[in-house]
Amino acid sequence: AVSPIHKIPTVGPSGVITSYLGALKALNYTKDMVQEGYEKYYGRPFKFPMMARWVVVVSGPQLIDEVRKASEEDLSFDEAINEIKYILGPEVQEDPYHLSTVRTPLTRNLAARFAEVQDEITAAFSEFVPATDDEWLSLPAYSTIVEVVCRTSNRLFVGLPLCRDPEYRKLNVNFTIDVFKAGLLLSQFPKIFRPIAARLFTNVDVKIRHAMDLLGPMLEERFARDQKFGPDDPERPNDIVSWMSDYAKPQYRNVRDFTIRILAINFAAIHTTTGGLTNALYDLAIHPEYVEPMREEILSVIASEGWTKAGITKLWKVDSFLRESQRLASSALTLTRRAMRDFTFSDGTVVPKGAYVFAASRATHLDKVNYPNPHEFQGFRFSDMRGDGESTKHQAAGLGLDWVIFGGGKHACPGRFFAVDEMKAMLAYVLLNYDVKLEEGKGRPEATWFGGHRIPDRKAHLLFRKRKSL
Ligand code: HEM
Repeated sequence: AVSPIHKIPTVGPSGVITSYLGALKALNYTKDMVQEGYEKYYGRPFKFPMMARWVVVVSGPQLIDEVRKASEEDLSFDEAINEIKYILGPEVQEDPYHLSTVRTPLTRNLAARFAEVQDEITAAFSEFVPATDDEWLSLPAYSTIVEVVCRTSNRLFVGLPLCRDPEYRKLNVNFTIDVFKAGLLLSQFPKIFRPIAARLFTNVDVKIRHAMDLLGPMLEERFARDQKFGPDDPERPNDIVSWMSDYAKPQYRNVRDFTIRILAINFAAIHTTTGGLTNALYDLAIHPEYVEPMREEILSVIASEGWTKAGITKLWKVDSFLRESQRLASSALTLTRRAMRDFTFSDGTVVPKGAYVFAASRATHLDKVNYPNPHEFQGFRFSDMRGDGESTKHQAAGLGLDWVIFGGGKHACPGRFFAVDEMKAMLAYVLLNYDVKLEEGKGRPEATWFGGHRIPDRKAHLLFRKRKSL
């Protein structure tokens, strides 16, 4: 029988799937192919070749809703990224208690831990952006911000002193890239060879053991402490180790498993947040007219709330600026899923078992139906809408059929509230403490694309000058 995949319309160079090299080349055009499919087949699934396989893309609220609501037995997130289980071990998917930890106690404790997060932002910027008020300091934007984000996020995750340990930081900054490379490599092997290929050809196990050496003493001490005083100990630290201990079954309460979960959370957190903030700073540098209104908002909120989580929540303009920056810097695809059995969309399209399914992200965020003048940067687009009586809507950390930066449904990013609060606190810190500009004569740095992934320019510099009047 003919596979139902052939009934789905195709975009991109035809016949390319037959040639591996052709499909690899198509990696450069992913965003353009998705855009083309979006315009031609809006509201209907279409397909294009990626890495020598077909991927199906959906657009429009109806189909995006069907993807986000589909069960794991129909469209699976875990299977779509199943290389992870060969890299980090099957436990992370079999019992993903670390996700519950991020979703619930981590998010709930943001207010209680905010002062420390803020303290780390101050300390990290002082170290990594030591600008003075008489000269511009030129720094590579991405690699500077990634240090600030890694330290700040880990102040919340594992606390002092580990969050400042250069070895621990370097390991976590690089781990995402190690896993990404390993995943790409493993996806080229048939399933049965993946476990052995993971051991033979990737360095991930070495990295895990290194991380166990770094985290081990702290984790051992905490396990012992829990044994002795129990979970109601009033002195028990309020951090990810305690939260994971509350969620993990006994067989997972050991150094190796906790280390892998902490690495996995860092994997999901660091480069995503760094990309978001780097883009926002590029946008700030090319749209200086937003600086003063945001400074005013921040100063007035701090005057009434101080540097608190409640204050951060009130920064509507900063929130809006970040969302607008992320909207224009979206990757091509989101809602990564794989069909576990033939799956039928409401328009009758059948996606065969094994096919990959995505939702168009960038094209959705650049559709004038969703966002008038979609290519224009309007930093206060969302705060203005909230001002019109929709005060709880249009926030950067929200989810929606027209706002899929954090995915959707059961797998929607559990770290999104922290990610947005952290980016807001950092952007506010930069606004109050520095002036920022791009290198003379250069426009907004161009992103590079890897398949559907948009990667901010990693070499571009930003110039910082300490503000005088505070
Ligand atoms: C701007 C920053 C971030 C962006 C854009 C982002 C985006 C995403 C997206 C698109 C997904 C997949 C959702 C889906 O397919 O439905 C995801 C999953 C995830 N994110 Fe984030 N994320 C960010 C920051 C963070 C942070 C700071 C953390 C941790 C504190 C985190 C933890 C996770 C985890 C653990 C998952 C996997 C969820 C699962 O397996 O069900 N993310 N994120």
